[in-house]
Amino acid sequence: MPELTIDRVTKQFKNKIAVDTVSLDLHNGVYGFLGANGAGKTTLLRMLCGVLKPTSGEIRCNGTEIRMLDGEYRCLLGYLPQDFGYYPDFTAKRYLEYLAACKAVPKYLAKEKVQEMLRLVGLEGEQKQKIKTFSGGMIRRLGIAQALLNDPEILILDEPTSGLDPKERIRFRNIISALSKGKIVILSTHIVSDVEFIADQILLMKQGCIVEQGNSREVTGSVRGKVWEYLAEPDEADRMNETFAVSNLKNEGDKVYIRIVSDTCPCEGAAPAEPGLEDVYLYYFGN
Ligand SMILES: Nc1ncnc2c1ncn2[C@@H]1O[C@H](COP(=O)(O)OP(=O)(O)OP(=O)(O)O)[C@@H](O)[C@H]1O
Repeated sequence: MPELTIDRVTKQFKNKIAVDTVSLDLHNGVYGFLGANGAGKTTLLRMLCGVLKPTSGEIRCNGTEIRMLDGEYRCLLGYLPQDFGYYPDFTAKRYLEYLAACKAVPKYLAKEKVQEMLRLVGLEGEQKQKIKTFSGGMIRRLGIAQALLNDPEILILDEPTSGLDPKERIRFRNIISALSKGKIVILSTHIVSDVEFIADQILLMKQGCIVEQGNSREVTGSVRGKVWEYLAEPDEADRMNETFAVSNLKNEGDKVYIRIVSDTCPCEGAAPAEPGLEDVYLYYFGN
């Protein structure tokens, strides 16, 4: 079972610090990096894959720096980048067989492995279709299949659900849950529900730093006492919406139910509410 250590890793592009002194130990399980655009998630994931070199700090796999392990580390790794390359005129089957050869999957295993992956991501029936006829969701599933061809023990998925509809998103979550046993799965997203149900550890990333981490309950607990509910008059609700971070607003009869994330009680009559991960997101990334 691999162990990944991120040891005070920083990445600087000219005068922009994209990842700022991040340290983490990753074992077996699903790690969900949640953050707004530009938080540094992709940069960190690219360093974990070894395609980008840290400006300072080290990433180690079982105690050895990943650059020293080189090919040995790549054999452990499956990677789905944000935009993965494919040949639109290939069929799904041919594309996966081609990639299996690129990843040096032994020939006698490759055909069977490709069929196993097609089954896993629910594309068995479409394997003879050209990829250019696929929907966005089917293409993302094909991307997951290619990342898994070499039985990776470390699976890195960069925004794997971008562009998926809710049904495809649920399907994706189920695939990840099914295959996560005995692996380190690292995924990045800015969609709360992607990590809420499947990540064992949620890591909130902001301006290159991990600002909060823990399981869903622990991360949600970090904003306990900072979420408020209030039934407001419509014009009062408009004013509050401009002043506070509002995570929900809905009409209830002639009043407006308003849910606010704030360090202090926003107004007389507001009652503390049980926080959810959406509230956490708004608390850290609302601005
Ligand atoms: N090659 C690069 N050269 C210069 N700046 C870069 C480069 N790559 C990333 N950055 C900057 O580093 C910061 C972090 O970017 P990164 O793509 O890692 O964030 P992200 O959290 O993955 O966001 P997104 O969800 O939009 O991909 C951003 O400000 C980005 O503009």
